[in-house]
Amino acid sequence: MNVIDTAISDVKIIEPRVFEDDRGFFFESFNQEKFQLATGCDLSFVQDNHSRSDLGVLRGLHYQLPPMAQGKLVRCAVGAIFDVAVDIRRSSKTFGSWVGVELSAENKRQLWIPQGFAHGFLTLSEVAEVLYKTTEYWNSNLERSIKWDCPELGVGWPSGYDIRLSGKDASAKPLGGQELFD
Ligand SMILES: Cc1cn([C@H]2C[C@H](O)[C@@H](COP(=O)(O)OP(=O)(O)O[C@H]3O[C@H](C)C(=O)[C@H](O)[C@H]3O)O2)c(=O)[nH]c1=O
Repeated sequence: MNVIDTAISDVKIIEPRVFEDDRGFFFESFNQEKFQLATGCDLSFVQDNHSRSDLGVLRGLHYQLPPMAQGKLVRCAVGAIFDVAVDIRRSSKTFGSWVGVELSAENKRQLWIPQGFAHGFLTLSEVAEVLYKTTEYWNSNLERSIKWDCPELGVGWPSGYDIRLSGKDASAKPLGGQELFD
């Protein structure tokens, strides 16, 4: 497993060791001990999510407030996405900063997004299937959204896509005035 730092110190790119042979490939998509050693995070995951999106679908930017804030370990098993993590911890020196990484079935990269971040992704392929583990259960009462193209954040989403949003995401508000993290 290879861990790559990003512009935000707590957000990490993880590259699993892939074993290829004449049958295809094998890799450990998750190993608790290796994850903890690689990230220094002594935590466990309680939920696995799986979503399928068509080209141009953008899901996000979403987060859950404490006490149900979620850390997420994200990967793309079919197609490709541009995966984004936004630091919404007011006390962080990188508050308001974002990281964007292409995750794909091809590169098998994963993105570790700790609690205190908003998460979203843009679907870059005809179809993308995204699998991610969360450190807390879903709680709709504590779920919040930030507008995907919030001018205060200036996320550099790839251009040239016909963006498709859920009603919830289309009506999301910008960062200012939202309940965030201390
Ligand atoms: C998140 C979630 C949703 N649901 C139900 C609620 C809705 O009836 C349906 C679709 O939910 P939603 O439209 O919120 O799904 P996404 O837009 O993919 O939301 C997710 O997308 C971004 C990128 C995230 O990081 C979050 O995990 C999550 O907010 O699944 C559940 O039953 N359990 C869950 O954990």
